[in-house]
Amino acid sequence: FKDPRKVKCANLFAGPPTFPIIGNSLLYLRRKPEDVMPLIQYYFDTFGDTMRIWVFKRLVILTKDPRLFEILLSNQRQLTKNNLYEHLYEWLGNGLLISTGQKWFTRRKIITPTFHFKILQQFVDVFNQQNRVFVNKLKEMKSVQPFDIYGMVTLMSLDIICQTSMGVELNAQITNSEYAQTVREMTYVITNRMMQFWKRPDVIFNLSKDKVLYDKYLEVLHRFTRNIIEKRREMIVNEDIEIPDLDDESVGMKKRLALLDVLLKSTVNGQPLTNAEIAEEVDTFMFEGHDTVTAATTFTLYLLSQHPEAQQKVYEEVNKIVGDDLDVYPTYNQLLDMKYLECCIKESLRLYPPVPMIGRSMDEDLDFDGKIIPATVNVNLSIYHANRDPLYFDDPEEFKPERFLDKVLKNENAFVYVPFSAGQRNCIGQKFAMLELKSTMCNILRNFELTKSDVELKIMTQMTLKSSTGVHVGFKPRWQ
Ligand code: HEM
Repeated sequence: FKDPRKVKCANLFAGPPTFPIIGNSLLYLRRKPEDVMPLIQYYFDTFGDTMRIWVFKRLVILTKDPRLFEILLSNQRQLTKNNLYEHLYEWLGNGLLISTGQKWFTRRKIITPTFHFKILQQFVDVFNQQNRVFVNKLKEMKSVQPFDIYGMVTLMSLDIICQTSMGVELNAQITNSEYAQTVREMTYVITNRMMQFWKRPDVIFNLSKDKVLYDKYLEVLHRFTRNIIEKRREMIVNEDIEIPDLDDESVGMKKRLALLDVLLKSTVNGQPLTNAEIAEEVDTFMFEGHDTVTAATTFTLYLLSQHPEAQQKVYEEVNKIVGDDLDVYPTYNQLLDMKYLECCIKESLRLYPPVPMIGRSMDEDLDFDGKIIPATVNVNLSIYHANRDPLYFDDPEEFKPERFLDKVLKNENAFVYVPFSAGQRNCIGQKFAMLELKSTMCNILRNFELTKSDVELKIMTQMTLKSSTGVHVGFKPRWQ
């Protein structure tokens, strides 16, 4: 039975009509993945910016109201993730994305310095190296016909996160990667389980065909990350690699410092991290660090291919900054200077935020506009829908990078635009991601003009934002 207090509180929020016992559990039944975002938009238009949904006796508050984003994301005591993440637990463990309380706090403290700008500066060499492999592959293809770039970009993002954060060269762009393919299949199975409510309880899921696939995928994903850890341990011993301290003057100047090295070296209360603790962070960063960036890269390339004027402006900007010698690659400071490119990436993250929705479980009661959202209730914050609200963005469906040029956003509330979330649980990799995106766009655009495809995007959520039709872009060599 539903908790009577929650029913009383929920009744103050509008929401779709509920059925006895199951509530709104049929919401996504027989919906195609690409129908979900428009459906939620329809509900927001009908029931307001903050509405309620019942899934059996579980109350979910769904919001796109930046005022509620601000209250939740800036509250120091509101750290706990909700059931959106529960089916990721076996895969990613209790790593930084999912953990809460003291454990999260201690880990965040250990990991934060590995994203210091001194260390990011060193990663630019890796971005350039992997971008070069990507560009060379495109050159070898000798085709200007648009194609779905998702697979190729995934391999590049994977090579980059593995080499920078784990200190291991994967060469996935050359040899392909079972891990990349399996991530795609695993996110599909997990998303299906979330949408088909009857598959959510373990007793039912364990009897389904999906469970067989799930176990197979889990084994592949975990084997891959355990191998990476083993490989790095061996490298440290065999190549006599000295892991510098973070406050070592030479870190960033001469020595690279990988996140994995810091995990291998760290102690909590005098004890080193266990293998399982290290593995959950490696699983978390391998996934978060490549899947999100892949989405952002593909959508930005797509948008620039569809908007030749913006593309030309980016091309002129990067050429002015780096010059036209293609053997010369952008430096850290040059990437920081690419302001118009940054606006294009920000606008792409607005229209197609790679993490379209985040969730919290209320750690305590909250009074919002005179309505109580009780403790333990799940709140889902739709970044995707907030980003397309005409109240805060002129022509919200249009690609207009200039809106980020002079902070001309209509509303002063910083929480209207939070593709990397905000507050203490914001994205730890956001500066890394922005730098990687700039490097990739710069290196591709200097070599190729992006050409338009007629295949339209069909947006869907499969953990991160994707297009069910793929993301099609053409690459016309500039030297022909
Ligand atoms: C464009 C690329 C990216 C986007 C849009 C993005 C977005 C986000 C968002 C919205 C969150 C908050 C999730 C939540 O509250 O549940 C988050 C958290 C996180 N991101 Fe990213 N991310 C990106 C790239 C990266 C990269 C490159 C890394 C790693 C190198 C990374 C690692 C993480 C981690 C570990 C967390 C959890 C942080 C914590 O709770 O303390 N992300 N990201």
